[in-house]
Amino acid sequence: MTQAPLPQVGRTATFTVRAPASSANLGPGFDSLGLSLPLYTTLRVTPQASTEVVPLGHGLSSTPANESNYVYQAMLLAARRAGRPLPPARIEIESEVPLARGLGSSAAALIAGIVAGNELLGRPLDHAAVLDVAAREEGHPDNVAPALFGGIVVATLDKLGTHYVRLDPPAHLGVTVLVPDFELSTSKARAVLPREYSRADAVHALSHAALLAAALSVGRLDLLRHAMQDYIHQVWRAPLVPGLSDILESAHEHGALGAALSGAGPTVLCFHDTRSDTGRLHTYLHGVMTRSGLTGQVMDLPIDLAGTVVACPVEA
Ligand SMILES: Nc1ncnc2c1ncn2[C@@H]1O[C@H](COP(=O)(O)OP(=O)(O)O)[C@@H](O)[C@H]1O
Ligand SMILES: N[C@@H](CCOP(=O)(O)O)C(=O)O
Repeated sequence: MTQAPLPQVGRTATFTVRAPASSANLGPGFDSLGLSLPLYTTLRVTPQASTEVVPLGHGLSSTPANESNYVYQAMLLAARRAGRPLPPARIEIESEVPLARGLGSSAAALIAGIVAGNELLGRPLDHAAVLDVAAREEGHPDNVAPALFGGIVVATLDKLGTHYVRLDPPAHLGVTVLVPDFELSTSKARAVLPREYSRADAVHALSHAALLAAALSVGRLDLLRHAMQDYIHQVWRAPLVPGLSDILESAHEHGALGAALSGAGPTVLCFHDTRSDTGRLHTYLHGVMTRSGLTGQVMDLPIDLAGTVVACPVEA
């Protein structure tokens, strides 16, 4: 995370907060592994005498232009953790992150809001506290941690707090996402999961998540396909995401290093080697969409390294 220098008593002039999208789980790392992607939610915050919440652009037309907005509620969380009232401000919100697609739009809004609230208050919360407030609110740290720190993050949340390790992505690791044109709320996609798992499923999940984290940390791209196997969530969510089973089974035959449902879906993530052409993978993913009766976008993206960035526009 990058922060512009702070005046002594919080911010009195306009500042911006930019938080990235994220892809959580990466297969078996359910609720614990995620990476940051360069699509951004940006807040422009101007301290003034009263509060105004202004969502901008078509993508946010369904979000409220008042204090019930999730971004403003996130700002209040920072104030509550700091034990201080939130100073009033005009908050303009823009987002490139499509809502309810499994790309962490809610995590980007949450992190951006908490960081903006913290700035208005004079930064009483350190990075660990910002992460902890966000992880507790979201209920899992796998989107909010990469949204805050960038890169690839392995994180845990329990009653002792939120703990994490941030990894720089291995060389030559690129991401291709298939983003369908339909929404799937995270709460709906969590509701289909079983409450209990067998010991065999637990051992499968923890061994593959551990292998995946180790492979990502030492750059063993050859292990990704095997390590990304998962029976904790994808199999249950597959009926909600047409084409997912096909991609999990066959994407490696079309140039993917591994594939997973992105977060709770419906976006699907494939890893690719940035030294190879992804044309074959794109053709395959478009074919899956056509066969599944879907429309959507296929995009190659690098992994975002910066995480959340606070800046002061020159004119401020
Ligand atoms: N920039 C934003 N401003 C306000 N609310 C937002 C914003 N981004 C996301 N949200 C809220 O989060 C919801 C989507 O969250 P969720 O179902 O968890 O999906 P996602 O996978 O995109 O995080 C939206 O319907 C909206 O209520
Ligand atoms: N681990 C969570 C991740 C949800 O991510 P989102 O981007 O869909 O909000 C889950 O799988 O439910």
